[in-house]
Amino acid sequence: MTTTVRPEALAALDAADPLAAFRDRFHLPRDVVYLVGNSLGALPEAARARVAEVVDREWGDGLVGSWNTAGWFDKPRDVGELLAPLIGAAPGQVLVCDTTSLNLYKALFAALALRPGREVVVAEAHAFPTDLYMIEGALGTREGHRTRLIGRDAPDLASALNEDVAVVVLSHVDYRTGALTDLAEATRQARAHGALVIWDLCHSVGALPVDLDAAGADFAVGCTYKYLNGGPGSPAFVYVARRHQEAARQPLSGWHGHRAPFEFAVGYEPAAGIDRFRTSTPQVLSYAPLEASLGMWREVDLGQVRAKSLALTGLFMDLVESRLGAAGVEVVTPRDERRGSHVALRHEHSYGIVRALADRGVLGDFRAPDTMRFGFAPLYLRHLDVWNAVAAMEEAVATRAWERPEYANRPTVT
Ligand SMILES: Cc1ncc(COP(=O)(O)O)c(C=O)c1O
Ligand SMILES: Nc1c(O)cccc1C(=O)C[C@H](N)C(=O)O
Repeated sequence: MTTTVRPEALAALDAADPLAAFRDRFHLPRDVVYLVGNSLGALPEAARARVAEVVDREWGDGLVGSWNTAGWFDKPRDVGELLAPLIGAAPGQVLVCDTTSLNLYKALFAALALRPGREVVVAEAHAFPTDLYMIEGALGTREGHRTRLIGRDAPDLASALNEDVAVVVLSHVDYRTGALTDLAEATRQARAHGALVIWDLCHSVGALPVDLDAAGADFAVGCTYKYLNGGPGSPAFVYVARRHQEAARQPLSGWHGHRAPFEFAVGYEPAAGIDRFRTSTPQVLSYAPLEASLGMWREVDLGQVRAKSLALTGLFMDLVESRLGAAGVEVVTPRDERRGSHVALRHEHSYGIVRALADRGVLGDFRAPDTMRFGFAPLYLRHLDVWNAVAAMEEAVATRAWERPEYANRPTVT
């Protein structure tokens, strides 16, 4: 079937796409097919004006008064409320602040304290490494606590759960393969054993509907610079289910998480509710592009995002298999619907292929040792982009473009 795909048919799909109009709301360099929105989302046009407003009017004219008049102090909470519907969270449970790594650390400490007498943290061997590193750092300070790894040649979640497990840290979408874990089912399994779950939503927020409240989730963290287009280094989010908030204590007890920061009292007393997960001064300028993007996301139907994401990733996998399978390009991402919005391919010359594609205007990325990743952000990509990307890959592979000597040098960030 896939070999009969014609570009004219794909153009017709693009013309009928209910999300098509969003593409014009992004700045996309001419002649570039941008397939790295799963790492750094594209620039929403509205972000420029919002950045200028924050710099010129709020900072330039408003000066220090903007902490009150422009709502700077309340950014973590207010932007958290803008993001909350995208992860199925009722108000009062999401903050946008700090980074994913820091929020994971805070959530982990809080969760461990909610499960005294249990000493095991279950984590995935294939998690994004910062999650494992932060767990290692956090557990290093606690006698007796240890990590039990699951997945990749280790037991799965069900067989790793028992009465010793305090916390389970899971990625909703695997950063490497794009595999999607059933959030509701894994949460249910962990809760049945009395464990708490911390979800890393970095690769699912903005890529598919997420429903934390409905799943009875405990904690979640994630970044906003991928599918949410918040810009490089935009602040991350943390979700704490309301039922845990009163008892939850996080370790980074900075003054913005204090009950009354401007009383300048000597002892730390946590703020009520989710605000106790704040640490210190919000990175005000970094919220600006994210606010503009989240304003746009309020108009987006996540069901349409999911449908288009499955269509684009499915088309890409079909075309790669039919046109490049024989040349040794292997699709790693699950073919059924248990996938997020990026596709991973394997080839012995993956790095060179990614570099050669970039020289042909198709941007993807490489993850050692041999994986190429291509992210399909449904708000600004078209079916025809998929076609063009595969055509460029066919040409690069047919000409063994990876043999160019300049591709032997790798930059620091891949
Ligand atoms: C799954 C996952 N978790 C965490 C991170 C890192 O978070 P940060 O560097 O923003 O703390 C990333 C991406 O960098 C990621 O893909
Ligand atoms: N956060 C990143 C960074 O600080 C530098 C370069 C890339 C990133 C990324 O976001 C990579 C991404 N999380 C990944 O899945 O590989």
